[in-house]
Amino acid sequence: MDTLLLTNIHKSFDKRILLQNVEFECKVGQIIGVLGRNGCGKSTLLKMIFGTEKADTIGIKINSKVYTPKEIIPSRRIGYLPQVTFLPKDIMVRDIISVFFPNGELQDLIFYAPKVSSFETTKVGNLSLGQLRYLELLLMGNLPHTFLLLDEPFSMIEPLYKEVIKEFLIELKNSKGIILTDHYYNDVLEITTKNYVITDAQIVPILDKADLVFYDYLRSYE
Ligand SMILES: Nc1ncnc2c1ncn2[C@@H]1O[C@H](COP(=O)(O)OP(=O)(O)OP(=O)(O)O)[C@@H](O)[C@H]1O
Repeated sequence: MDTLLLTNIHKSFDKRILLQNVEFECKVGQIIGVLGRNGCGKSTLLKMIFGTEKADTIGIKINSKVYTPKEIIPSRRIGYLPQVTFLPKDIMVRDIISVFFPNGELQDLIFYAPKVSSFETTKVGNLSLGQLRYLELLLMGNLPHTFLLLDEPFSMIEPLYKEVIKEFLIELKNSKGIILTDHYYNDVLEITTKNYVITDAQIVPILDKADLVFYDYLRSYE
């Protein structure tokens, strides 16, 4: 089973230590949730792993192979879904699918995915937020990358598409390892296999919502 091992991650801005000695791993078959209060460094962590934000130090290993952050994008081993959409607005969904996947069989995987037929002739700019996020995830999830970093896949998404996205991610973990971060902790905890919270610049494993209260992310829960 492919394993992404992240070690010795440090990041500071000016005098503020954002992340210190962060270490965790993600295997194919796992969905790892990273929770934490606004500004604790979740997005920065994902960007440092992807190589688009400079870390003070970071160790990245996939199985026995060591990668520098600069090697991550060209290696196509790790994909990254940013918080803000990356698709051009003026293009029709079916055209963007063929841009991503010139191969007909791969195209079909997307065209026949649940719900896609209901918006394939819509322009990207006219999609609902849920349709757009789902499309982005379908495109990324069908690329060959073994690991995916997802920054807020549930934020602002209508309930119907949240469910479709969760089903897709649960299926996807059969072939990939996924690290995701979001404030919609109920949705995160529903699909993750392991969870962490970032607190005081450290990453700490958590088991349940009681731990989230303990680490001051939640005040209370039902
Ligand atoms: N280039 C930078 N220079 C200085 N500070 C920065 C820089 N980039 C990010 N920060 C700060 O680092 C902190 C972490 O930001 P980040 O976006 O990673 O947090 P987050 O946990 O993803 O927050 P949210 O939950 O609000 O998305 C924030 O306080 C942010 O202002």
